[in-house]
Amino acid sequence: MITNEFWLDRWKTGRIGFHQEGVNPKLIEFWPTLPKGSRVLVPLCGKSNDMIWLAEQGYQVTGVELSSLAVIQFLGDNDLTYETHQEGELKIHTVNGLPLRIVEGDYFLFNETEFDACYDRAAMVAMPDSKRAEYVAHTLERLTLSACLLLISLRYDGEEQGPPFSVDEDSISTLWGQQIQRIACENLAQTNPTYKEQGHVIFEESVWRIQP
Ligand SMILES: C[S@@+](CC[C@H](N)C(=O)[O-])C[C@H]1O[C@@H](n2cnc3c(N)ncnc32)[C@H](O)[C@@H]1O
Repeated sequence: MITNEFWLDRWKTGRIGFHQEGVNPKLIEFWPTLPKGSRVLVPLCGKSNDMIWLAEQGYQVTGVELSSLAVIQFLGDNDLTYETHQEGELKIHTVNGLPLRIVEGDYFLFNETEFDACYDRAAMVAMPDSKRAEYVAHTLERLTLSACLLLISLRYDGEEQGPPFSVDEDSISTLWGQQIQRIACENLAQTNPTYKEQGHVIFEESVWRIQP
């Protein structure tokens, strides 16, 4: 069962293979140009450097992450100073010198709205089947009607031992709505031997976008 304790334990024991050192190349390639100061939501953000890139583009970035360890590592690794205040059950860490906040706590308790855009890498696919629809609905509720979304999803063959979970194309449009479009797709099993060694013929990473 994928519970909050599962994730807290992954961070405690350093099993964070999902973390990438650099900025995700798909983010740089496909992120739409939005007005400076647009509010960008990064759900289940881990300690992703993608948030630094987004903040450096001049967006007001809000990441939401359950694990205090992830938050401390993110702020420490990037040499960031910050101020913290409590809002209900959530801790808000506001970074000095960059338009960036990290909200520490359960995403499902995060109720801010009116975000202009959302970046989802390894967030939807971290959600088990039973929680995925709730995750997407909760995310859509956080966004304005004309918000943009950039989503990186995975679909693979063979036995499912998520996270990450495999999500097929049909359920992506069912969950996110008809506006979502696939803009890129790469079978990592063809380009990266690790996936082949794990027995996959298909390990497809797709980039999806909502851009009203
Ligand atoms: C697969 S990782 C992806 C992290 C990040 N998006 C990245 O690309 O590196 C999923 C993250 O979601 C966090 N998480 C899981 N459930 C959560 C929840 N209910 N609220 C907030 N964060 C959560 C986990 O602690 C973990 O850091």
